[in-house]
Amino acid sequence: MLGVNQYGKAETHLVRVVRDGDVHELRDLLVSVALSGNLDDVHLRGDNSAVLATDTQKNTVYAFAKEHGVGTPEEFALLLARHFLDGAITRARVQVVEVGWARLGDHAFVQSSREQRVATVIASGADAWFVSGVSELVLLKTTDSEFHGFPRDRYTTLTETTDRVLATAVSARWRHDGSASFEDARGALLDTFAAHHSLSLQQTLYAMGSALLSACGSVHEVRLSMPNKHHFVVDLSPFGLENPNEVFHADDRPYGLIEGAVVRDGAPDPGPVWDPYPLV
Ligand SMILES: O=c1[nH]c(=O)c2[nH]c(=O)[nH]c2[nH]1
Repeated sequence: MLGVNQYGKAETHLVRVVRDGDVHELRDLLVSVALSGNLDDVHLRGDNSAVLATDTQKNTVYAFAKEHGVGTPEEFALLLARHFLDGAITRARVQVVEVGWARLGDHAFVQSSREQRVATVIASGADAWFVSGVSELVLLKTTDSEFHGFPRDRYTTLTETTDRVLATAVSARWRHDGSASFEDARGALLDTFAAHHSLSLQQTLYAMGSALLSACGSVHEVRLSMPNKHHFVVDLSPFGLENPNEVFHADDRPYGLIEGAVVRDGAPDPGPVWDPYPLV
């Protein structure tokens, strides 16, 4: 028999320009739609009468950007998700991934960061679930990071350190009731990474997640995925040079991958957000 299924247009790449004379605003979004409901007939009998074509979904994304503007990613996702709830479709999931462009002039921009803002909204009946987050938020600190006290066995070569470079590319997802301030949540992650004296990336992850929950009362849970982007001190002794933590080899792989969730006491069940809600 037919099991769970969903369908929709993924990664519609929408660029919206808002013009105020010569001064323009730019938004750059990838919008992914996933619809589910009573879709047995299309799968089992080839009856398309309940299938809103993914091509129509794409057109709706572009048309809504013109008619309503984009607003916050969460607002745009909710608007679209509610629109797609119709007839056989009982659940609509819309994910918006935004990259930021920094202004170079009145109508010129530079994409200065890989960072993405991510908003996922699921609408079903009158209910809505929100998961907001960031990906590729690249952070580095040049001190205030230690790693020691770990067990040693015959395969251990890592030296203990009380002063190392700590670097990561944060992916974070927090579930909330739709009212959490993105700026407050992101700010809590950044401030804590900068201020926290780290004994491990795991400890820093927990501190960042806890700070986000403290900063945003409506967030029930935050999930973090943080690669440890290793920076190794280069041995310059063959050249008669000392290297007191000044020259590093930044290795891209393999990397430690530190992942975890911080959950508020008494947080409600996550409902359907678990399904589109991977750790990474
Ligand atoms: O913060 C760290 N956590 C680890 O689990 C680990 N493992 C490792 O080799 N280096 C590090 N650093």
